[in-house]
Amino acid sequence: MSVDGSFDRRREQTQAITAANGNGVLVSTSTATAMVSTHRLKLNPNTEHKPDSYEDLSLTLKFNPLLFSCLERYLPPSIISASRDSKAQFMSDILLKYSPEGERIRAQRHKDYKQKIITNYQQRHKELYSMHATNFFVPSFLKAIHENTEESLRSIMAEPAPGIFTFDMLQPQFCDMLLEEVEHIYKWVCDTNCKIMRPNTMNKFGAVLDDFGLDNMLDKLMEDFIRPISKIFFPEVGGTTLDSHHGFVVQYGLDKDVDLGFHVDDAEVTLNVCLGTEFSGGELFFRGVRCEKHVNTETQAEEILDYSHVPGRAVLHRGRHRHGARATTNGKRINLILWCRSSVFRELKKYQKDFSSWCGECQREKKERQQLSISATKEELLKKDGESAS
Ligand SMILES: O=C(O)CCC(=O)C(=O)O
Ligand SMILES: [Fe+2]
Repeated sequence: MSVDGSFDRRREQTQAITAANGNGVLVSTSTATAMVSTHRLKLNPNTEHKPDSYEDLSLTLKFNPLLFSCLERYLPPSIISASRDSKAQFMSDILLKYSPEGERIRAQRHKDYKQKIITNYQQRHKELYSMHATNFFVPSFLKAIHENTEESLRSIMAEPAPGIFTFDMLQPQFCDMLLEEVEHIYKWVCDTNCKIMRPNTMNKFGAVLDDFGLDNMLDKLMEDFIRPISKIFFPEVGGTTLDSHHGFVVQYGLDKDVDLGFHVDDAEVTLNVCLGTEFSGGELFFRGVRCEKHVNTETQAEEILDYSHVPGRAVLHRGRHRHGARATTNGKRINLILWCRSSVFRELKKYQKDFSSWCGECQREKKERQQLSISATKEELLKKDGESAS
């Protein structure tokens, strides 16, 4: 654990998280969503701009043509003077994002996209596509999962900072096989000129494994392995009820993404396992767990952790644990990431305001309130004592 708490560094990272929120990484689980979330209207209209009419497109547009003419004045400068078709496309993407119909269309598009891949992509290692626990995981991990007690799980884990667990998980042969499969995916993408959806808006490289047919295996990984652990270590963020996932690989190197900005994941619990290969740098840095309201608050010294990846070794943390990855300065680093989600937790969260069971800042505020209340009570008692003595 490195304690490097300079205020400037903390502030720099706090600013970075604002940017990450701004570009939609918190909610981007597919490039379809991510692409739309980068489309922005301007806050103030350009009143001098004369909008086009879209009436003649009423049969092809999915929304009222008048809406397009009204929205035009809010288009960013780079789009406002583009062709009418480009403007219509840009505005349709934004409108679709906010309509139930848009949600349905996006889901259908994603289904078609995935179907196209599944039909055409030839798997390299078929054995990866269903769960073969004894071939995938190291014996110590299997034993602890099998025993399924806090004691057995703790015996294979390190907790270098509260709420960050690391443990040996994947067999080297499994890592190699998955790395080869990923290479095979990239080659296929390149050979077929297929435009693939990236895992989220923060990555220019990387691939969504679910889209390539690994979703069933990764679902099993979540249900039979990550959920039992999360049930014990993260019950307050829905660890017991994890019911969906987003599984992908991220790839870093000098000719790839180099680092990853400060962010929180769109997940209740995140599994991050290094697959290889050889690299220097690429440390994960953690800066405390925060709810939405407190995501940009200052880091406390005890929340600072830098972690160096080791192939085969997993890091498990709450999705709301603020983190990022430092530059990979040499070689190539590929990690398997599983964002695990709980729909029950997300539904319940809508009705809550106090997240002191997991948010570091809610906890701090609560303690402060309790201390104030204790001091006030003490003062009151002293006053009463004084009054009765006189
Ligand atoms: O590069 C890493 O190890 C971190 C990746 C990560 O945080 C993410 O993809 O959400
Ligand atoms: Fe992350």
